[in-house]
Amino acid sequence: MQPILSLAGVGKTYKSGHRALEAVDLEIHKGEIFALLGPNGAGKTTMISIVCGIVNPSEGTITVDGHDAVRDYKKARAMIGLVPQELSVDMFETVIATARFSRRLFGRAPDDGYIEQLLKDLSLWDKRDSKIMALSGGMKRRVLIAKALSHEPDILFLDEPTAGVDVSLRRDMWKLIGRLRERGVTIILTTHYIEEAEEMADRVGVINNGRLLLVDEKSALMKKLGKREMDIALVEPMTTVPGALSEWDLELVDEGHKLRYTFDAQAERTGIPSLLRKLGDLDIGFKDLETSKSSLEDIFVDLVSEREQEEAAL
Ligand SMILES: Nc1ncnc2c1ncn2[C@@H]1O[C@H](COP(=O)(O)OP(=O)(O)OP(=O)(O)O)[C@@H](O)[C@H]1O
Repeated sequence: MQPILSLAGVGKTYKSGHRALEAVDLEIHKGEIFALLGPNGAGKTTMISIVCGIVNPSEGTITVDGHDAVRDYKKARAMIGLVPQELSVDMFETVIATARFSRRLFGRAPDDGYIEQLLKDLSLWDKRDSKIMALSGGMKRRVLIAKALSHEPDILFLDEPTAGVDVSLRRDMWKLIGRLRERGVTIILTTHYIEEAEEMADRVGVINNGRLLLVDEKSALMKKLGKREMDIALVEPMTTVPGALSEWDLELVDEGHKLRYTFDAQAERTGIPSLLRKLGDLDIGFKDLETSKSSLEDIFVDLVSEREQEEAAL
């Protein structure tokens, strides 16, 4: 299947000399939800801005459904909706006029039915005649989404969609993203909220210091990198892990009341039965066992620190 969006060797050095993006190769499939995960300053906004034609790449090519994003800018851009991080609307305009105007900007014929449904989906219909400056912060965010969707784009970029929004807007946003996906819209969101990627995404890309460190199916990523932990609640607390247990990756937590065993969930043998037998041999009593999986957050932290160590060693 032809990707709906592809980046080949896309890099960016700002005029200041700052290298914000390093030769990114990425293909986005039609209809997927792709989460670009990375800390502040990682290069997420730079990457989105390049695809949306707001920032010029220093090198590389971007193709949107077969259209070159630089040479064939208009056609490429018309397929994309962008919800930016920062407010970019005329404060004196009304909600409905903003949506209608944005639709026209992309050369779409007026469609009041579509705009009405869009504003209703975003709980903005009652506010349609309000000036944007009179709306709450959360409502303003909804207007940004309405504006981005006004021309029925095939690809929607959401730059940190839920940074600083309340729980109800976040839930509404997730629901809306689900509905858009059902309609076949491709969604690319940037976030540093791991739970957002975990909740929504089909694939996750991890970016740090301008480098796309990896791209993988969310489930595969969790599986591949997922470590598991098992907490063993001890009858008697300990001060140190006995030397006889050194072949297992153990640490004491909860002020010595628990032994935490970290193991690779994918390994053929977990080492749990032998560990429990050994505890029995050593007369170490335990009253409870509890296992947990690592979250994307743990994976992300591990990955970034691993790469940093690798880079430091070069
Ligand atoms: N116009 C610019 N000129 C110079 N440097 C810039 C410019 N825009 C961004 N940068 C730098 O490029 C790097 C990447 O910034 P970018 O905004 O892409 O990161 P981000 O991943 O979106 O971060 P955040 O999560 O904080 O939005 C940062 O170090 C930033 O300071």
